[in-house]
Amino acid sequence: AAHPREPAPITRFRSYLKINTAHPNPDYTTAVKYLTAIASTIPTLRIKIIYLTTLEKPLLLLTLAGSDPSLPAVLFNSHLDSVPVESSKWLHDPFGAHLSPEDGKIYARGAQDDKCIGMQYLEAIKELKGNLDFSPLRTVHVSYVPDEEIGGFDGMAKFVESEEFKELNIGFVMDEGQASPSDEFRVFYADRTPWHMVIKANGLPGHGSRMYENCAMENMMKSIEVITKFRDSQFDLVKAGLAANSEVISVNPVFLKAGTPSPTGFVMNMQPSEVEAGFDIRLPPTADPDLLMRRITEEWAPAWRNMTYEITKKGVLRDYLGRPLLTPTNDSNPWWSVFEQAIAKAGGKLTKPEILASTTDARFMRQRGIPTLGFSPMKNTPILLHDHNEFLKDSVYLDGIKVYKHIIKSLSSFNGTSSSY
Ligand code: MET
Ligand SMILES: [Zn+2]
Ligand SMILES: [Zn+2]
Repeated sequence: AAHPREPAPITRFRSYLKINTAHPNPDYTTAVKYLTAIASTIPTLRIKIIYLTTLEKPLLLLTLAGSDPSLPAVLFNSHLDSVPVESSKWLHDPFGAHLSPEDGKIYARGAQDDKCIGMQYLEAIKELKGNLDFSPLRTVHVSYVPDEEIGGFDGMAKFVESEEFKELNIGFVMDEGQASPSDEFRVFYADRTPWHMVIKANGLPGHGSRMYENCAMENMMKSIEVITKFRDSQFDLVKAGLAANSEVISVNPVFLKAGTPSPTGFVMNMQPSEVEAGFDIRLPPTADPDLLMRRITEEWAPAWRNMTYEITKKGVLRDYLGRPLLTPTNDSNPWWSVFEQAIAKAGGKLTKPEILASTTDARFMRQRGIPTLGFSPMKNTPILLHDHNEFLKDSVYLDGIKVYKHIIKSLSSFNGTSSSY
């Protein structure tokens, strides 16, 4: 049961966190039901559930109509799903939303990524409608989308292609950002683009005692050496302070697969004829994709070394006009100034706008030329997305609601022109 003095927004946040929407079996239905129940307590808020694929993957769209529907609308987006957990490595049940009484930390998968913002949008609108009889000039939409963590293909990617989305006439989007360990908020104007690369080495099988050329492991080890050298070259730029983490190409091994299993582990005296390795690659918006492809075909997985590769490109680098996927954070983008001023009004400070090291659904909006900022109001908070013991402090969460009240008010009452950037 809730502590008698636990603020209602904290109880509601914890309830949302207790709904297990982690892959591979996210319970979207319960999450959408829960959000809908809260939304239905807010006067005039329209509720729509959109099925882009199956009934198991709903998208929830909440709408607060503006007084001038001819003006482009503002969209606040978050995703319903989370990445999986290794429960045994957590201090508390990742779906228990444990609230630590001594420091106010709420432990849960999704506490930072990104159920916090989803509920904060809703709480901010609830408070604006409740106390101030708020009526925005521009229409405000809030979306809760499925499948962000697995690429967004049955989620935001489909949504932005739909007639429904086009009819919303979205002029500006706020999506998730990342926690800030300092006392200043972080804001993101671009994401990196993910490529999933699996390389495969083939070679001659043989007795575990033999030394011979062209075994699969040897071919793979050579590739790993070359890839490691490239990885070091990028990492060195970061270590030397010449580039941020998110400004270089990262290539990190995520799985290795080889060998013949036996009841006690692996057969030890056989050299395998096939080896596979998977890599998470992230390209900043300025990267040259052709150059990287050349590296892969000529050095990382060359056919002459009996290597093959498969690359799944989970995003593009250019928008529909051929521009890099960046949202300007200067006077050329009037939404930027409105956002900046809203943060100042909320008493907050911003660090220099950054590229996000990871990837969000924002790329699908930027691809369509819609200016989109990544922002999650979590300052003085360690970055714990996808990590064990993900938590958010109750005080930080509540402060974030206040910040969004300013942002929603400012953006929805912006009466300037915003046709393009
Ligand atoms: C593969 S699409 C992005 C999924 C997730 N948000 C990530 O950055 O890893
Ligand atoms: Zn994530
Ligand atoms: Zn996320």
